[in-house]
Amino acid sequence: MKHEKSRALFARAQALIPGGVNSPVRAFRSVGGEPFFVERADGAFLYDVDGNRYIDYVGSWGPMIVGHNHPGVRAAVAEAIGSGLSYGAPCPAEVTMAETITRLVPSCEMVRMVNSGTEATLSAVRLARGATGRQRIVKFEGCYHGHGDSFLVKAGSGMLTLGVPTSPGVPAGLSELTTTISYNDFEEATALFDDIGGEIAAVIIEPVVGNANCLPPREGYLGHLRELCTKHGALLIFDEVMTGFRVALGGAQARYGVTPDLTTFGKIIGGGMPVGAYGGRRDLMERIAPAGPIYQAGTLSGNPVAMAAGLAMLGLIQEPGFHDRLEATANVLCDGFEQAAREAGVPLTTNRVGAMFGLFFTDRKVDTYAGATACDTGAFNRFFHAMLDRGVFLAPSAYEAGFVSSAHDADMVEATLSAARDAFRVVAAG
Ligand SMILES: Cc1ncc(COP(=O)(O)O)c(C=O)c1O
Ligand SMILES: NCC(=O)CCC(=O)O
Repeated sequence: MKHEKSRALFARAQALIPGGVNSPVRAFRSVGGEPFFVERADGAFLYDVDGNRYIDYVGSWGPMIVGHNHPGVRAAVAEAIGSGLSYGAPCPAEVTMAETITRLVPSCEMVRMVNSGTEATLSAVRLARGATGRQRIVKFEGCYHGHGDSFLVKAGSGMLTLGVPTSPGVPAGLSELTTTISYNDFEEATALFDDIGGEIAAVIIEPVVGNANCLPPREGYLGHLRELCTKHGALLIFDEVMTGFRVALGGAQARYGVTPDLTTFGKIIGGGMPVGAYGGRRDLMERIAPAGPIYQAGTLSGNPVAMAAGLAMLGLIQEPGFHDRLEATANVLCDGFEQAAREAGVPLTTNRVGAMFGLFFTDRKVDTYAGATACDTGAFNRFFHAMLDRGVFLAPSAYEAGFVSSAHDADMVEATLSAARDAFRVVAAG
């Protein structure tokens, strides 16, 4: 593979953009090497500026659940841009979007559109604080909820990758209001609530953690948090930026049958355009301005082009059997990874939840942050590069979930596994 053009672009980028990237996880810092620059994307493939093609399991970090450049989404965007790009006044597609989200996720009785997952989570927490009159929030070690100040405490994703789980620049007075506990630990949650339950405005959780690899909830864990929150008057916020519309049409709350008070969504509902949303109980959402006093706003929120893209995508994923097919793809892929690793003598276990998956270089089952961070990241990094060299793009960090889309067909999965058989031998060779 040639990489000259990407290298030249990265050199130019590094001179002017911090780290050469507009979001840290793109920089390959933890796996080493340099990122490729994308010229175009189509279906399950990314094509870089040097003419290399990659089967893509990042999917723009989530939104590309129907594959890149889907003709249905593209047509909706093309039609929308013919009518202008932004109005600063309400448009019909915003209403259709609200109707669609509230129908697919019934716990969201009302919804507000924003422009990113970060905006969604920080707005939801402001609402929780405003509604409860309490200040403390509880999050889980290794969960990432965007880069709002309150969340940059023992966070996952790029924070975990770069080994800076708590960011400088967050006022101590604010980070002290964020309490972090261990995901999937029933007793720790109970003990915390017994101790300070009356101070807690909200518990925010990735119901399936996707920012510390891929960690499914233990049986009954989300229900346990639901009970604790209800008992102590705290709100339960599911951050479904990653799991929403992915682990089931109705998200993790549908898959696990647990109803949060508020839910945050992100990129996936924009079909690739910058979008987020938060929604929940009507009595809570009616406290948001201008219906109520808690302020939250956005010049570009409900953007007509983004709404068109998102509605087209949400239409496609409602096809009967859509999520079952994705889950089947993820299963074939992960079974294949495990078998290829076994044949090469490399310890590997996988987690899959619907269209999300995680690879763990260990022979133990992993469903905790401690378990995820105890895996062999050196082995992952070698595997990542061996796969990239063979035209397969996995997230460039051992701590990010992978995604399959409806564009990943059986041939692409087999091509991926063929690459993996070689790549595990590279890992085994050390
Ligand atoms: C679970 C979760 N919440 C929030 C975010 C933040 O979203 P954004 O990057 O769109 O701000 C992300 C990922 O980025 C995420 O994975
Ligand atoms: N799992 C991490 C993300 O989805 C975030 C992507 C980014 O920050 O660029």
